[in-house]
Order: sequence, then structure tokens, then C-alpha cells
Amino acid sequence: MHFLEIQDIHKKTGSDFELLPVSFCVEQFRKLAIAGESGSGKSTLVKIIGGLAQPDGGQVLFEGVRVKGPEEKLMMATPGMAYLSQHFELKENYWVEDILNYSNQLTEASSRELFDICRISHLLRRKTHQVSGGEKQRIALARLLVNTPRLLILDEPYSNLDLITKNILKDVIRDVSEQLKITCMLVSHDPLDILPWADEVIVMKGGKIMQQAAPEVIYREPVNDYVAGIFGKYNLLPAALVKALGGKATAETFVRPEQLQVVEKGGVKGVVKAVHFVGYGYDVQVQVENMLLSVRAADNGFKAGNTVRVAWRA
Ligand SMILES: Nc1ncnc2c1ncn2[C@@H]1O[C@H](COP(=O)(O)OP(=O)(O)OP(=O)(O)O)[C@@H](O)[C@H]1O
Repeated sequence: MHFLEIQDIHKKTGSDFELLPVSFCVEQFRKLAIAGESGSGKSTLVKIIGGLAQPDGGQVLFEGVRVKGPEEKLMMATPGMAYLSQHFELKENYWVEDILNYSNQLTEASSRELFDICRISHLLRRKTHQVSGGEKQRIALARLLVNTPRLLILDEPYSNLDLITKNILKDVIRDVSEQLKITCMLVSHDPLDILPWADEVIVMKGGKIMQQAAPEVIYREPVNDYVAGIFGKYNLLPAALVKALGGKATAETFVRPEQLQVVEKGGVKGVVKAVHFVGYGYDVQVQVENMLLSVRAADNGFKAGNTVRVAWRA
């Protein structure tokens, strides 16, 4: 028996979108990320998994038991699962502590540990209108976790958060999955949220799974330009050019900018067209034959018009 089994679930929403039959399994304690462009069906999929949307067909088995949709049950919640959406609600003007204690099944020591993990221990004696948006979100998460779910579904938890607040929540989510041993499913379209966190990634497009693989495989061996583009800049190079650059390929290959470098000798000659600062280095656009290559450089020793050599980074 798998921890979670999605069997051919499908759903038509509105007039022009259909989640096509989707099947996959998730094992306990794995971290699964669901990526894809806006409107690709990520939320529709995780809402069905969480029992918050009714599929037109197929079924979800959670620990071997079929998950009921909203048309089949009175309570929205699915026992053992928690769903945090970007549109979470936290009632105004309540003590944070009271919100958390309501339905709390944990011992005092476990509650303290959970509130520490969620970085909210210092907020317990405040009212819900006296905390920031990021703090509210961590309180909403803790409120779900006091019910000791075994599966946590996080639907775009990082949207609308500044980078500092987002990084705190990222640490919280990592600690929740690793220290509290909760299986997590995360919906996001940001590669920086997904690649360092996930054990496995599913990429959706137009209601279909485009690729399902480990982050390294998704990033280095995307099945098509859509998957490649979701995870950052890429060059799609013919095998002959990859070989001339010093790499290995038998067919057209997706090559990330950091797989290429500007060198003194060897490689292939090209002309710099533009240089952009990207924080962790420079993105140097080099015209090689009829292709514009994106090449990563550590420092900015280039100007548009320079003739340079591009080679495979060893
Ligand atoms: N209740 C609904 N009624 C009609 N159409 C819907 C409904 N919910 C979603 N849709 C449509 O289904 C498609 C998929 O939506 P969904 O929210 O699953 O995508 P998503 O990948 O999660 O997008 P985003 O990243 O923007 O949240 C979209 O075209 C959306 O407009």
C-alpha cells in the first residue's frame, strides 16, 4: 500500500480547462513539489487530493482509504490531512493562543515544540490583528498542525511574501517536514522554492503532468522547453555545437548558462551582445554562429561587441 495514491483523477472546471486523468503515488515522508505555469491545474489537483474539490472521476487513496470529496461529506476537512492555501483565514481580534488551543490535541511540551518550529512562540499573547501577514500565515500553519496531520498540503504558501518573511516560512516548512515527520506537498511556480526542498517534482501544463522526477533530473534533463523554462534560463543546442563546446551529446540538448563559460582558449568563437548582472554573477549573451547563448560568468570583464570564446564548463 502506498501512503498516497492518485488514480486517474480528472475534472472539468469552467468551459476551457480540464484536469486530464492524473495518476501518481507519494510515499510517506517524501517532499513532493507541484510546479507549472498559472492555470496549469496545480490547485485543482491538490484540492481534489485534499478532499476540497470533487473529481469527475478517478480516486485518491490516503493510507489505503478513499478520500471523499465535498459532495460526499459534511465536514470539509479530511482526517489526517491539512491544507494551507494562500487564501487562509484567521479570525480577527482573537488571542493567538486561544486560536491555537482550540482543537489542540498535543501535550504542552509538544505544543511548545510546534510553536517554536513555527517561530510563533513570541506571538501567543497577541491578538490576531496585532501580527503581520507572514506571522499570520505561520499561526495558520500551526493551527493546522495542532491536529497532528500526516499529510500537509501547501498551496502557494509563499505568494505575496517578501524575501525575508518567505525565508523564515521556508525554514519553518523544512523543519515541519523533517522534525515533525509530516509528509508535505507544496505547490509553487518558483524554482528557488522547489529545487532545494523537494525530493520529487511534478510539472503540470494544461491539466497534464509534463514530467515527474527528482529536482536534479527536472533541472538538467527537462523533457521539453516548457519544463526547462519553468526552472530558469536555458540554451537549446544542437549536438554538434555541444561537442564543439567540449560537451557530450547525441541529440539536441538543454544546456543551462552555468554549464558554459567564457575561456581564453578552445571552445567556440562568438561575439558578446549583452551583459546582465544577475546577483550570483553575470549573464553574458554571446552570439555563436546563428545562436544567442546565455553564459554564466563570475565577474564582469565583458562588453557588448567583444569577441570571446565559449566552452563547456568542466
Ligand atoms: N471553480 C472554478 N470554476 C471555473 N474554472 C475554474 C475554477 N477553478 C479553477 N478554474 C480554472 O481552471 C484552470 C486551472 O486552475 P488552477 O487554479 O488549478 O491552476 P493553477 O495552476 O493552480 O494556477 P495558479 O498558479 O494561477 O494558482 C484555470 O484556467 C482556472 O481559471
